[in-house]
Amino acid sequence: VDLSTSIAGVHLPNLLFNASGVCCQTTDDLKQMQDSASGSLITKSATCAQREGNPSPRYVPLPTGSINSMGLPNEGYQYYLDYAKSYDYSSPKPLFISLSGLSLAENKTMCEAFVAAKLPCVLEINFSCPNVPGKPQLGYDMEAMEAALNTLAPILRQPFGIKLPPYFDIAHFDAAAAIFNKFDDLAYVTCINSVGNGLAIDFETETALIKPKDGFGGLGGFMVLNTALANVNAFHRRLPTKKVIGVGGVTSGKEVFLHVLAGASAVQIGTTLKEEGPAVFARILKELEEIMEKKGYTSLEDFRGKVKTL
Ligand SMILES: C=Cc1c(C(=O)O)[nH]c(=O)[nH]c1=O
Repeated sequence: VDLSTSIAGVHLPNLLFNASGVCCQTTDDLKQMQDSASGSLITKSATCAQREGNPSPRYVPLPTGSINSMGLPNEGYQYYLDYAKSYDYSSPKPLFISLSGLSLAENKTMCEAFVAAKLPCVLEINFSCPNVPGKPQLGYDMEAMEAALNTLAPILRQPFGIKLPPYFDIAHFDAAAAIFNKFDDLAYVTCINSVGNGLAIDFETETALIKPKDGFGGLGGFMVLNTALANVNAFHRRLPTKKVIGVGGVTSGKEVFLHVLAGASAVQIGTTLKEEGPAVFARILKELEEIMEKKGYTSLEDFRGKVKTL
């Protein structure tokens, strides 16, 4: 079976890679991704300056997923620019770079620096970090999101992507898609980032599980699968000239299959990668192949976006 795919002008030998934030902050993390069976890799969202992030505990696995309030810890964008400059682009795995400036000015600075370097990596702007105290998510402010795209698209002038928060209202899918369809270079959207500001509480100690923000943090893992599938399918239906990367709730080949059925061109793994390690890619690729063989599919195109309705 053929599990390859293409997005933003790059070819992925298979559709799986890491969710930004997991196994991708340092060059050691990224080497693990390079050595894994993934089809690609994306870096931890970068800010202009290096950041320690929030106090720990700031990530906790839960029975049905995870909660995190990392607070955008990263090595600063020059670190990832250096990595992108030294990346071996003859590798079968294309490189994606995630940028999450704390302001439009920061995103502008980082985009200008990457564009000036003229590298074949794909740039993705994160509009959806839920864990920086005092910073609302750009993805929930339609005017600010359009203004950001009006500033950044003319700088990028190459296929790029954006990382979106989950939306929960059809009117928001409609409004967001209307904005995205104005930008031809916006090649794809990645849905979803964590479900913002959940609260995990320990029953015995009656205490929040993570330290930052009174225990409020982004939810991920199996519990967000159905919200992720809805966002993938909503934007697949509304963005006919763009692609969707699906992320959220993948624990096995079955959820990857569902993401592709919903319309995903590639699928990322976050919580399950964090808990299982990079061996997860080989396991899940094998599970997906078995599912496709059982169902009689030989390529992702055979079923991408073909979820039926009643
Ligand atoms: C970039 C910051 C993010 C973070 C974080 O660093 O806290 N956690 C998420 O679940 N999603 C993000 O986008």
